[in-house]
Amino acid sequence: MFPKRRRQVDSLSTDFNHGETATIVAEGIEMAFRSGNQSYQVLKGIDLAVQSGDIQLLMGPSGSGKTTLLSILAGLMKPTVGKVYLLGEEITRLSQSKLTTFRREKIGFIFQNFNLFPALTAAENIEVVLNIKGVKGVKARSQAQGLLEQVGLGLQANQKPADLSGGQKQRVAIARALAGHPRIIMADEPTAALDSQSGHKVIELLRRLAKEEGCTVLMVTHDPRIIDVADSVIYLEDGMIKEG
Ligand SMILES: Nc1ncnc2c1ncn2[C@@H]1O[C@H](COP(=O)(O)OP(=O)(O)OP(=O)(O)O)[C@@H](O)[C@H]1O
Repeated sequence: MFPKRRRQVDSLSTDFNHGETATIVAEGIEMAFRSGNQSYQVLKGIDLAVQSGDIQLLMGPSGSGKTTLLSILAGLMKPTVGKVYLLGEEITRLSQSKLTTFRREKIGFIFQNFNLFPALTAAENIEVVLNIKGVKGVKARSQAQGLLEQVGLGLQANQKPADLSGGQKQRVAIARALAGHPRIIMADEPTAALDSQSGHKVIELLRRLAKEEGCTVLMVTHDPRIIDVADSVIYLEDGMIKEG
């Protein structure tokens, strides 16, 4: 069904000095949620590797565990069992504060519902993130403007989210995710709320980021159009990677 190749964890090394350059590696990920005295196993042993500069899709039916897996790979949630390496660092071993710093420096996030601050302009939405990353004042302003130009929104810098279309809002969110040059972009259904034309622009932008900027993009999606630009697709079913 999915013509893309799928790489398995046994074909790589997490050692960045030896050939393979997997940016994201997961080994034996299991996740169980507790409800009262019941335990519900959402992920049942996930191994995967995403190479540097690749666009990797996570697809599968609703409830199959895609968002849970993305959250674990992004270090937003600790797995019950298993290890996650990002850029060679085992993030499942990091303290909360080191993990927060790591995420801030290395990962840009894009969500389905944009998550922009409604009271701030497009440029200010990006400046806030740059400020957190230590870039302030005029420098932050000019970087925010540059990022907006990169996503084709140079003229919308002073507009607030309410004055932007869905596609424009998502491009602001992408510009914000790029603030500080993260090596990894994690996106959860970035085109789900967009019409077909805006969705296309966002997909093209993500493709360009991966291929021209060398970002590694991991994306949960139901959008079949994105398969065309993906390097690899993992299909989850009932908490497991569906085989061939
Ligand atoms: N914090 C949580 N506590 C308890 N159960 C959870 C929690 N988060 C997710 N789940 C359950 O885990 C299962 C997988 O959820 P998840 O959101 O990862 O699936 P998904 O494949 O992303 O689904 P969708 O495509 O609908 O977004 C679901 O049954 C969900 O109810």
